[in-house]
Amino acid sequence: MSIAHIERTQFSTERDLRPDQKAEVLIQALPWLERFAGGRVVIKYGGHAMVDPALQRAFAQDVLFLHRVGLRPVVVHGGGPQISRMLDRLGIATEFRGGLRVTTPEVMDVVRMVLTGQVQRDLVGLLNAQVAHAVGISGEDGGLFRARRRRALVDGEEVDVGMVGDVVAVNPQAVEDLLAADRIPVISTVAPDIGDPEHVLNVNADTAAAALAVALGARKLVVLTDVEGLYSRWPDRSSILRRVSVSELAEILPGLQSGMAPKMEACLHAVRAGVPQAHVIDGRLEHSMLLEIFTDDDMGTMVLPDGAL
Ligand SMILES: Nc1ncnc2c1ncn2[C@@H]1O[C@H](COP(=O)(O)OP(=O)(O)O)[C@@H](O)[C@H]1O
Ligand SMILES: CC(=O)N[C@@H](CCC(=O)OP(=O)(O)O)C(=O)O
Repeated sequence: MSIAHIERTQFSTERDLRPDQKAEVLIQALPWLERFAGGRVVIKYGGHAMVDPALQRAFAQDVLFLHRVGLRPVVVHGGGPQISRMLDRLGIATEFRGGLRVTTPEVMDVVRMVLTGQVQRDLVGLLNAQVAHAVGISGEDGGLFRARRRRALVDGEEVDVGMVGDVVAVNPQAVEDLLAADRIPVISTVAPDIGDPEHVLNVNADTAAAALAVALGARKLVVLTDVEGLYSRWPDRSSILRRVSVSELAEILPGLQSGMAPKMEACLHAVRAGVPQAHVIDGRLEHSMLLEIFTDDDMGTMVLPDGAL
């Protein structure tokens, strides 16, 4: 039995709550609804949290719920596993170095096709199944992102990973326009190369989400992934960190491996640049985003400015 299944089963027992418990859940949500009313929340929806259809539907419900109760959700999606699957089908070898995909021009064509043409289309379709508020755009549209080529850090050494970039400029006007029209923007993280705008770069979705959260003045950055949160002694499950300050995180960061490194780097950047809080939460748990935003429960790992713990 998968973890997702176990957690879903546990969660479904919550439907048997007594009436007073149901009322308690609603009452607990009220101060959070008031606090975040009108606030922008940038949600990074990661490839590994996207693979189960039931979880995808729960995610779509959560985003629509946020929108319906007056928050302004902006979804930035990944798609790493989906890109790898397509490369596999096409017989193109792929590897990651320092958490980043080595991106040749051939791989870049597939990244762009899968992220903007497949993952984003599926997500927009899911969000629009009931009420059509969602609109998909890519980092290439309306000058949203511009990126600069970067290298990866492997064992303290910088290595070339090809057409991979970091977002260095954000023009959020296209997203602002959608928000002003009461839309739910859904963004794929391909970005023109600032040094050579005819070419696009492959940008890690965590870092792009953080850059966008800063540019939009978001109240929160929420990163969904496939673990409960950040573990200080990965993979020791008892070492989950519930709250961490930016200074503490900056100390831990150099020791982090693989996918968690860009995620925590993104949270650190966002909070340092003024986003009041950033969260890494478990996308395998249905409705983890609603629970994080509207209940007093500690979900995942929360990154806060120094002095706010
Ligand atoms: N310290 C850590 N705490 C939690 N997860 C970690 C840690 N170090 C490495 N990981 C790995 O990072 C993975 C999440 O990154 P990634 O697979 O890129 O996620 P996503 O597809 O959601 O972006 C986890 O599944 C886990 O295997
Ligand atoms: C440079 C780099 O590694 N880019 C990622 C972009 C997609 C992404 O970030 O997807 P997840 O959020 O699902 O991991 C990639 O090619 O897989």
